[in-house]
Amino acid sequence: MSGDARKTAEGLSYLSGFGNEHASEAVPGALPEGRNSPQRAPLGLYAEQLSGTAFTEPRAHNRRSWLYRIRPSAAHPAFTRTENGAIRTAPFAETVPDPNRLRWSPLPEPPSGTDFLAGLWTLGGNGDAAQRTGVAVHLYHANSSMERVFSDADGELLIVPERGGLLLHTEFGRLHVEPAEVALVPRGVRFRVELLDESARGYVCENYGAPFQLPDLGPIGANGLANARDFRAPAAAYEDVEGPVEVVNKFCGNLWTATYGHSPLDVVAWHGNHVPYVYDLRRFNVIGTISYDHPDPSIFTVLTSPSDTPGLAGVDFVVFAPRWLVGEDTFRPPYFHRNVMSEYMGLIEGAYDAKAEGFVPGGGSLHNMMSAHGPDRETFDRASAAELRPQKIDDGLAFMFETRWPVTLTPHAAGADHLQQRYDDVWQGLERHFRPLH
Ligand SMILES: O=C(O)Cc1cc(O)ccc1O
Ligand SMILES: [Fe+2]
Repeated sequence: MSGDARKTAEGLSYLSGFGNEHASEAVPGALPEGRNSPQRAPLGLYAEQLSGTAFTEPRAHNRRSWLYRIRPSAAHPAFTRTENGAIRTAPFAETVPDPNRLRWSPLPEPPSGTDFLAGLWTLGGNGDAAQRTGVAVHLYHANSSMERVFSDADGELLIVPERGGLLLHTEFGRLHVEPAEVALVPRGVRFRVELLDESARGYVCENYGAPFQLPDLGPIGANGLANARDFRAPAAAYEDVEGPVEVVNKFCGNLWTATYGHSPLDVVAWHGNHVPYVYDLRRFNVIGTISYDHPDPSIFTVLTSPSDTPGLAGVDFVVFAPRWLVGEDTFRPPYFHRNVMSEYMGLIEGAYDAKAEGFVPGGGSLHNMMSAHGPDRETFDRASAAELRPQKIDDGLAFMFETRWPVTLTPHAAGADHLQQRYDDVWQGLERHFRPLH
């Protein structure tokens, strides 16, 4: 089964570039030429626009796509409420915001038959989905492919696999994503997740705010960090399936279901810039000091969701990728700090240079607004004494969702058995070394 799926994944083709005005047709002649909405769309298809930003937003931020499909999306029965499972949505008000440093071990094994949607488990978040501000942090652990189709009206989904390959069947075509890659499904785009391995685990940033974009590069220049050409959108591919298909829609925090008489992944051609994509984090062009001091981690930003205040992100997606450390007379791991932003960190593989142990792949930590954190005692002692030769960090891949507002936990995250009880201890025993000169 997984062998067949892997073969399928290999045959995929992609369109490269971030934010491009892409165009793709699975059947020649399916895309109309010279206009979006001809009197009769080619090949008997229905034309439909899907917007990701208001029609009137500045051109540089405007996102929309035109889809040419077998049936219009409007042809569906009424949605009715269904179970939300462990998915929660902002505003998060079920627990009191917690100033403590918190760390979780990986999610426990789910019951067999758990698909990606049933395996989603919300850790917490901020803002308000109905106001289109803030984020939710989710984890997932699944062991079954989705038969149903899902779409999220509340936000875009940045999927960060930690274990197990995924084949995302989307309205725009198919995307293959493996650990060390990330996939983004825009707001409202329907998709289902096929597992390429026995089980799959990872993280999801649900961004209610402005769509993720590449950060400005300022004095870095015209190239660097995540290069636009390394983002890949799917080539058009469609399902021509008549028969009952369950479609689940997340809307203002609740899941709603309807049984369609056909697959809604029936888009034969499309064009536009509101598209799903994948990005390989190993392509990230890491920039850091070549003289002294540890730069702020904003230098590792892959994608940013801007807010209405310049430079203040609703959320940044940041990656700590393999890199050389060469700083002279420098404490090289992350420094001690208290940050106005709130930091959720996860680990995709290996280890992270600020933590000697306890921060493991599939686990995560939350350092909320102004909480004091940084290297654990063992890391501090080691880095303070290390001989400062050029050193390659190539044993891990960590990431951070860094957000402008504190993250409030769901009750199940605050009370989880896999919440580590003695995380504070990693900073115990940091001895006083102060010796006044006289
Ligand atoms: O480990 C962290 O806390 C993330 C982080 C990394 C870094 O290099 C500098 C600041 C920071 O918050
Ligand atoms: Fe931090």
